[in-house]
Amino acid sequence: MDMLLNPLNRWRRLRDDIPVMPGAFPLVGHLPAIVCDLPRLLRRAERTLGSHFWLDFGPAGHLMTCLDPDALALLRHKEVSSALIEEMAPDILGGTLVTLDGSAHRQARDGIKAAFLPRGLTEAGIGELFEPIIRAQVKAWRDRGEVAILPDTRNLMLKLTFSLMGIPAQDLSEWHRKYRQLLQLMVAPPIDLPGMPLRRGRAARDWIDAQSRQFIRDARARAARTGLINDMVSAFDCSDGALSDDVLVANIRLLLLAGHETSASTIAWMVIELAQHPELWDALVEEAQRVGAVPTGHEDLAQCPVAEALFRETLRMHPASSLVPRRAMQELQLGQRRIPAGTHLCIPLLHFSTSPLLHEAPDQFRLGRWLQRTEPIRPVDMLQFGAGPHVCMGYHLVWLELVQFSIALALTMQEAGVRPRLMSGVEKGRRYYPTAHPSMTVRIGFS
Ligand code: HEM
Repeated sequence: MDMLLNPLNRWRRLRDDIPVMPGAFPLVGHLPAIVCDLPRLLRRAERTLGSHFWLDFGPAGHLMTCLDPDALALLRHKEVSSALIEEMAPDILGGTLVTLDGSAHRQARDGIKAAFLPRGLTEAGIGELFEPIIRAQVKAWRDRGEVAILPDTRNLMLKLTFSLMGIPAQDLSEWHRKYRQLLQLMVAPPIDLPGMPLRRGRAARDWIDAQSRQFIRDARARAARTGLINDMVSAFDCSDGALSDDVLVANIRLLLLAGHETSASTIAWMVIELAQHPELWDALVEEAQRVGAVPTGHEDLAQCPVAEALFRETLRMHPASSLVPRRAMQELQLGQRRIPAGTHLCIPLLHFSTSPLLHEAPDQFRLGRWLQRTEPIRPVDMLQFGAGPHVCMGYHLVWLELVQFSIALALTMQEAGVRPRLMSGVEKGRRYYPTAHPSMTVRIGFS
């Protein structure tokens, strides 16, 4: 087999009458193919097994994966639970709102969501806060002339996220260190010994949580700290029902995590696409010159339709969250199948985002599909952010930062008479799970 599948495991089996994809390895199941080659794995499974099949996620067990567009309705289904996410990543996502259901979820989300709506972002001056950081980063790229794009966009996103949180400048290097250790929890083997990633990652999580508790105390004491945490704490304290500070602490951790890798990957893909499509770069430069400055408020975004189309089309072609796990609480009808209660489900956003059933010529990077549309954006047009009660809270923030980034990039490079150019291949080294991203080694030149 040419994919990362186990050649010794070729037999077709059924679980609950649904075929299991052959090729799983002991312990890690299909994870090597899911991480490195998800689109081909899904296509092969669809061709050989049909629209419903089991994939083996190694330690997380088997998830029934459904390629029928009916699967998208699961995101809004009352009898479908997100608690499986906590079981799959207990150390990193435990207690966060992405793992909660029903009223517990609503209460936690209601307590903090206002800060992430356009009004909350505008009142907190997030656009003004981000603009100089983004400008400095793209100027540094222009001066360096060539960059490994993903490591640099990850750095940029970390700077933006920490500034959003109002983390004081003198603490940034310690936060960077702890944050990197926290991320290791995503891939840490389950060995809890001194010096191992699991032990270090848990210690980093406890450190970050302790800092967040201090932030919350400071915000309540009206200490002179700015940032979204202050706004979240006030909104949280005003919300109905008494939630413990543990909920707030866990969700500050979630916010640090949720926006970092996803946005960094999207910005990296955006630059790669611009480097591959000179005509798109020209259209973006024309728009940037017309608006003349990096927008800072949501009301300014309407003046940047090319940058907005670039944001939407990049996410459509390269959705950073490729798969969403859920659990069926009751027996469900899914496409042509009955799914027993308790089934672990995988909703492959990546598949739908690039499906010919939902998009014309889905493999082509076309800004026209957004620029020429006359109807408003529908939930299916932004399915890369999920849907239903758990739809991404960072949507308006990402929209703002990606438009700011693309206009800043176009203005800065145009002033210097340079444009992005792809200096290496892009197919090798892409990853699709847990977050999808281009290879760490893709290089972009500015000349
Ligand atoms: C391109 C960037 C992003 C993508 C593709 C993305 C994608 C997603 C998706 C697919 C979900 C739904 C998960 C589920 O249903 O289980 C989600 C949830 C969430 N996202 Fe994002 N996200 C992005 C950026 C951000 C940012 C910047 C933030 C905030 C700083 C953020 C905060 C959240 C939160 C808090 C949730 C959980 C919402 C809930 O459970 O109610 N995301 N995101």
